[in-house]
Amino acid sequence: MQAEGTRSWDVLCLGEPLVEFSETTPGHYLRGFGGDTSNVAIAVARSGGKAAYATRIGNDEFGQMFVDLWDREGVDTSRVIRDESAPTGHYFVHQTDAGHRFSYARKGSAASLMRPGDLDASTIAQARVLHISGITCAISPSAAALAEQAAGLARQAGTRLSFDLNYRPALWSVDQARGVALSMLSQCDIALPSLEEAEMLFGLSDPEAIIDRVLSFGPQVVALTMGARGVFVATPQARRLIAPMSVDLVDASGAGDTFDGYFLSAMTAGDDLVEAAIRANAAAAFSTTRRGAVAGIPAGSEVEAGLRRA
Ligand SMILES: Nc1ncnc2c1ncn2[C@@H]1O[C@H](COP(=O)(O)OP(=O)(O)OP(=O)(O)O)[C@@H](O)[C@H]1O
Ligand SMILES: O=C(O)C(=O)C[C@H](O)[C@H](O)CO
Repeated sequence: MQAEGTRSWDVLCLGEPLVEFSETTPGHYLRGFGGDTSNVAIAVARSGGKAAYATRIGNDEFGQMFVDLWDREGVDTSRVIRDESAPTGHYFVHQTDAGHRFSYARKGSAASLMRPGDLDASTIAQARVLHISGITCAISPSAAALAEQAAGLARQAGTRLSFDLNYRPALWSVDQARGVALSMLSQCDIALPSLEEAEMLFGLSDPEAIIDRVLSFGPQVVALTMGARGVFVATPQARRLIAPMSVDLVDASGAGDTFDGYFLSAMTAGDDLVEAAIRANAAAAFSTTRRGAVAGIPAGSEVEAGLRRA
């Protein structure tokens, strides 16, 4: 097993990056970047941690934009495969009275061609944490098989597995998602469910009861994100509700990813659970004050300044 001190990255994320077109005024879109696991990698890097990303992207302009973005952000791209046979995906995001809504153009994307073997044991052993989402598993059977293989390799390598379901109804049914979620919850060390997803999976709405249920699958750390109600963090020994920061909401897309990235980064830096959650809760709140998944992710210095003011 790789010694902790010799691991190259704090967090290795696996999934699909998507170019984002966010509607500003009717018919006008701002180009940005999204893709939940890529957002997490960028949040780790902005918070001061070492991040790497694993995916397939097309040999196209959108793929190149991502490589340039990750390079600018300091995210290691040595595990990004350029795939000649398919394009990089994109999506449109519209703000509605019920929150943000995604329309995807990702079917047959390069990332959906990810398959077992794309990540080997020695790559996974270089990371302290491997972060996978339900979206990684939903985009294709071969990507789901890779995620399952990577989770097994992480266990062997002593790399902690982090899982956020990020349920997206456009990608799969609740029953399909439940099967993957329950399997990943029983393998992961850090579970990052949202209140809405936990209600959908378990039919529970009381945060304490949800925490009990999620812990029963075996993770050592649970962070239940609750949108404008803040976050509930727990281990088998302790639990704490972190109140939300008060912010002027513009666009909540990517708030959960910002939380995940800041939380994982702080945990791997040795912060205790509550410190990590307070910092991540603040970062996620600040991310909602700007439009765009990646554009909203605050810099570490902004989070520190905000926490000092609070
Ligand atoms: N309106 C808000 N005010 C303050 N903090 C917020 C608000 N919305 C979100 N947050 C912060 O962001 C975190 C994540 O939000 P949420 O629970 O909506 O995540 P999510 O559903 O996983 O999001 P997504 O998958 O869309 O990125 C919350 O736990 C909280 O810390
Ligand atoms: O929904 C997806 O598949 C995305 O990854 C797009 C967004 O960036 C993501 O949902 C924000 O969490």
